[in-house]
Amino acid sequence: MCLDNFFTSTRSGIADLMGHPRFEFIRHDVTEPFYCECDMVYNMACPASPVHYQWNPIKTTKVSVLGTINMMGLAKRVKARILQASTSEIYGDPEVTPQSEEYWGHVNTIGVRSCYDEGKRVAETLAFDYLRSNNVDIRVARIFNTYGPGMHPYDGRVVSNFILQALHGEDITIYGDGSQTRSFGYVDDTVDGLIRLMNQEATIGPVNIGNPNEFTVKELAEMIIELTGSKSKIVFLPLPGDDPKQRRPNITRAKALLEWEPKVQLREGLTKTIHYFKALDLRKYSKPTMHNAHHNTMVEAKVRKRLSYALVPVEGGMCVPVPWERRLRFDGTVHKVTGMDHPGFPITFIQILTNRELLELHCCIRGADQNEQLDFEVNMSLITGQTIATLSVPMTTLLGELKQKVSQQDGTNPRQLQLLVPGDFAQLTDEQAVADLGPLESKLDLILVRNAGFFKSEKFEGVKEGYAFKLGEEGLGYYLDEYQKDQTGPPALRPDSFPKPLVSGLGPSMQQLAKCQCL
Ligand SMILES: O=c1ccn([C@@H]2O[C@H](COP(=O)(O)OP(=O)(O)O[C@H]3OC[C@@H](O)[C@H](O)[C@H]3O)[C@@H](O)[C@H]2O)c(=O)[nH]1
Repeated sequence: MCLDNFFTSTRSGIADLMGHPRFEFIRHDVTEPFYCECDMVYNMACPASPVHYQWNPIKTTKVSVLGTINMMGLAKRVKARILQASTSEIYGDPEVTPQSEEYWGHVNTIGVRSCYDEGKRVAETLAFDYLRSNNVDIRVARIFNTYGPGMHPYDGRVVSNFILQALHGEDITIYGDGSQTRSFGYVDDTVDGLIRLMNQEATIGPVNIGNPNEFTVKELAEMIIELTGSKSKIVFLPLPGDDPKQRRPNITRAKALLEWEPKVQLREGLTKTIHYFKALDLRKYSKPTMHNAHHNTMVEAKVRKRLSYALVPVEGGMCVPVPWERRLRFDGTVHKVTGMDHPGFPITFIQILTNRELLELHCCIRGADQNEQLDFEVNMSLITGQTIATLSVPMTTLLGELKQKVSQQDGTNPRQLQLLVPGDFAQLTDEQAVADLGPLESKLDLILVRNAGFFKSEKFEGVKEGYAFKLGEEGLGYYLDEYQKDQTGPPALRPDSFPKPLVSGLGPSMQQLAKCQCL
């Protein structure tokens, strides 16, 4: 019997088991109680990738605390043996290496990773208290970084990130200088270790399940580039908050008591994983979260500002910010733009109906609660038909500027500030725009910004909605058509999967949009 709420997984992960007569799937969230008859429980529930577990940190803690209570309660009622999946993260940013089970760890209780680290520590505590108080037959495994076929392509952890980046020729994003270490365990070895722990009487744990061969993140990146034959280059981004500097398991206990040690070393495991990712149809997957969790630190907020995005001019007189590598996708005609606000909740939806497909920009504005100096960020999900691509588009300076202006003018709550007043961006000087766009792509972006209301064209290339072909101040080309500005096009559609807005109609009018240079 398999329970999952599919928060970070997909049905395809269990597709091959679905028809099996002894396999049963139940969609369930472990934070709710569950009743069934069973002999053994593997409680593996919890998002494990930092970007996923930091997405909704309170829920993450609930999964480890309430989920473990519910599963321990189940094991207690039916007298089942229960294996609790713990993690190397309970050692925090360890001061000793390798980490043996006797080490109590070095964990920040109030950091961005604490929801996972502390949640899993409490889960261990609960397991041992259920043993002491109710004689529940527990096993506790501390799993170190696991990877391998079956991973979600948008898992967000380092192995899948690097492999996908390498396969697509994108920059390999190393956080920090890449000198931090991890010890990567191949999925088959991890599963074997867990099953052995469950099916033996010598120890209840905790037992480290991991591969003691330690690699720096930079070494990992280089190995993946080599194995994929990729031309990707490595870029360095700042380290997310509380990122452990070293991690390596001491597996003496597992060797002695479970007769277990990993068989698949990194090179072999990566080769199999690359093969798996190559064969995957990425169109069937979307990001479970926006992967913006790493922005939670001030350092991170400043870093992301430097990520490149393109302001892609779309017909209708405006630009849509899209990540650099996706800039060619958005060349449709914009018929209608609506913005919607959730009062008291810093989320805004901007909906753009194009002549090709619906693009929905799901903008999440994160402000600084305690420190107003922290910049704002905008994260966007673009939904195009079935495909959901999630983007993280930092527009910190633009929004910072805007925030200042608006609060000076009418004292509006800066949290409500978003792309609804795009006209203000036009007031930025070119230099400011360039400063915000980063050094590399700035030239082209600047051209895009400048050209938002005009497309140079030597000859008439057909009717372009919203534009008139003429000789004007900028030369021959397509200029914004003053007479077509009021056309709003067909009503925007809203996918059912999106939360319903509480208030609508806050979006910019076509007149406003026509004036603006970028969204
Ligand atoms: O794109 C990336 C992603 C990650 N990294 C770095 O690579 C290292 C590993 O990061 P991951 O996100 O894969 O995972 P972490 O080791 O931080 O956390 C993991 O630890 C063990 C498990 O229990 C969990 O799966 C998870 O919390 C970190 O130093 C991280 O900063 C990059 O350099 N680039």
